[in-house]
Amino acid sequence: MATRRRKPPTQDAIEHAVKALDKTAELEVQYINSFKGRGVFAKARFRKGDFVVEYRGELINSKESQRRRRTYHNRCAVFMFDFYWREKTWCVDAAREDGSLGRLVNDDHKHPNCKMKRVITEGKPHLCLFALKDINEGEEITYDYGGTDWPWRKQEDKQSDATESFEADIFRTTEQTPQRSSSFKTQCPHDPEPLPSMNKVGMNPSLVDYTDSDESQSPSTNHDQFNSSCQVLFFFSICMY
Ligand SMILES: C[S@@+](CC[C@H](N)C(=O)[O-])C[C@H]1O[C@@H](n2cnc3c(N)ncnc32)[C@H](O)[C@@H]1O
Repeated sequence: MATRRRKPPTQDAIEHAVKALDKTAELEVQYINSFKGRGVFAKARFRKGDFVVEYRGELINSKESQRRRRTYHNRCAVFMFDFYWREKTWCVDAAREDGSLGRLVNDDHKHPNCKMKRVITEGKPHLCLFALKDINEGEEITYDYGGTDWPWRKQEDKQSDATESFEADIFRTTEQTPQRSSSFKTQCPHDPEPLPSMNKVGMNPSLVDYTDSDESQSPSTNHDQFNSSCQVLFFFSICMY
């Protein structure tokens, strides 16, 4: 029996990016817990190298990104993904709850199953997640947000130190996590009033450019050669309570 040829991952990413489409037959959102909130899970198997999902949002320049950071509450600013491209800083602002899946993918700096890469099409960069390994049905989609001092990572470290007290610790930390702070005033894209600015956490994982003409290249194969030349600054703003 003839096997169907797999679409080149970059081409797959470009097709989804251009149409602003998610793989809703293969991915779903699930509520995990009050600490992590929602996450994105595989409903089907992905193979290593596959395009999984785009981190979709509004592409804005650095000046506009800084302006928004001054007004957004942390629970929204955490959805701003800043990166370098063509010697400038750009930002994909995914703060708006638009139903897209990429914005809901959680961080895993120890065992991520995806990696964020730039895909360039029609002269614009798109931030796309590609599978670092085979991903089975039911697995949570994750990538390394970069940086070192995300508050939830400290909590995870505590978990491995003291497993028995984990539930209590989660509850206490949950109270301090920006998105859990329902009693705070919030400034998000749809909110009317400005709020004070938040702390920033700088991160700089490398992203890789793939363009319309790179379709034959697997994202995982030419990653290293691009790493040295494509340094990308990725930082979300978060609040440290
Ligand atoms: C880009 S959002 C991801 C979607 C988010 N979980 C939600 O429900 O909206 C980033 C936020 O998710 C949470 N988060 C991401 N990765 C996490 C992790 N590994 N552990 C706990 N919380 C995490 C943090 O609250 C963070 O501010």
